[in-house]
Amino acid sequence: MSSTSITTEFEKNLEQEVEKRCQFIRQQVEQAGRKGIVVGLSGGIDSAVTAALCQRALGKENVLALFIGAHSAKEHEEDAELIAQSQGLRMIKVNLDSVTDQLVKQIQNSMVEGNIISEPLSTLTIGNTKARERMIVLYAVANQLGYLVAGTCNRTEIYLGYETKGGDQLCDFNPMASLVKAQVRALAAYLSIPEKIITKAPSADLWQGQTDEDEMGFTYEEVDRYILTGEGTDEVIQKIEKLHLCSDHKRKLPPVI
Ligand SMILES: Nc1ncnc2c1ncn2[C@@H]1O[C@H](COP(=O)(O)OP(=O)(O)OC[C@H]2O[C@@H]([n+]3cccc(C(=O)O)c3)[C@H](O)[C@@H]2O)[C@@H](O)[C@H]1O
Ligand SMILES: Nc1ncnc2c1ncn2[C@@H]1O[C@H](COP(=O)(O)OP(=O)(O)OP(=O)(O)O)[C@@H](O)[C@H]1O
Ligand SMILES: [Mg+2]
Repeated sequence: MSSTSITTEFEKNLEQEVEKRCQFIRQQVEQAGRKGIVVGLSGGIDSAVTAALCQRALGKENVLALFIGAHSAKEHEEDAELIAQSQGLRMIKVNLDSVTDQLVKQIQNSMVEGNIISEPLSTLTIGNTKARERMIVLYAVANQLGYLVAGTCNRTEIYLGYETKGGDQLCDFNPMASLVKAQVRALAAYLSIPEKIITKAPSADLWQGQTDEDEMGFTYEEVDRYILTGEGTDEVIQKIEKLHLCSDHKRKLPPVI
């Protein structure tokens, strides 16, 4: 079964799928008594679709997109600009290059001086720290403007726990959580997201050259098919279920006593 065929039914109802999500977004903002929405725009497809839905739901004057660079590739910044332009969205840029360097240095030095570690912080630790820095920026802007923070994680990422806890995972509402990646792609085309963004390799951009599929060890097509139909090779299913099990804590509130 191809990824096209697993989204055939979904693709018949794109207008309703968009309308349902726009209603949900309006309801969330109204119920919270907030004035608008901030969304982190990375130059990737998930945030592009999220921003496009928010714009349709509330109007462009009530949505603010932020490109938050933390040693990010210029290509992603240009793609975020392209998306903002194509959707008529306001976008500001926040550069965290030096903040990231400083933060990583302080954490690392304190841990080394305290004899807790002797090696530098890992690429993964630094990458997750960048994702959590972005969360701080989005919430600061939402605080200041009386807005909500839109979540962009899709169903595939949530199933795998492929998100940073307290980073891109943290949001006030999420209009993407029931969509697997192939469905996000279908919605993107319907919402006039530029083709370049739809066909771009998904990347968390937490370190240079990172792509989701390389890191996960299987393709989005494979994991989407497994989530929607239960089908897949034993090897792929094992890998997916391992990630799902290990990330159980990300889909729950923290245990308390
Ligand atoms: N069993 C458990 N019960 C409760 N808490 C548990 C736990 N195991 C770990 N933890 C906690 O969770 C932490 C690990 O979680 P976390 O900090 O998220 O880190 P982790 O899951 O190790 O890494 C995040 C993964 O998501 C990917 N990612 C991140 C951001 C964006 C995107 C993207 O697609 O754009 C992808 C990233 O490339 C990486 O593979 C641990 O340090 C610990 O504090
Ligand atoms: N440079 C950035 N500026 C603003 N927000 C960012 C940036 N990088 C990541 N984010 C936020 O983190 C989220 C998680 O990234 P993720 O890579 O899963 O989504 P994406 O980039 O929108 O799509 P794709 O998965 O196709 O790369 C993004 O959707 C976005 O909201
Ligand atoms: Mg990305």
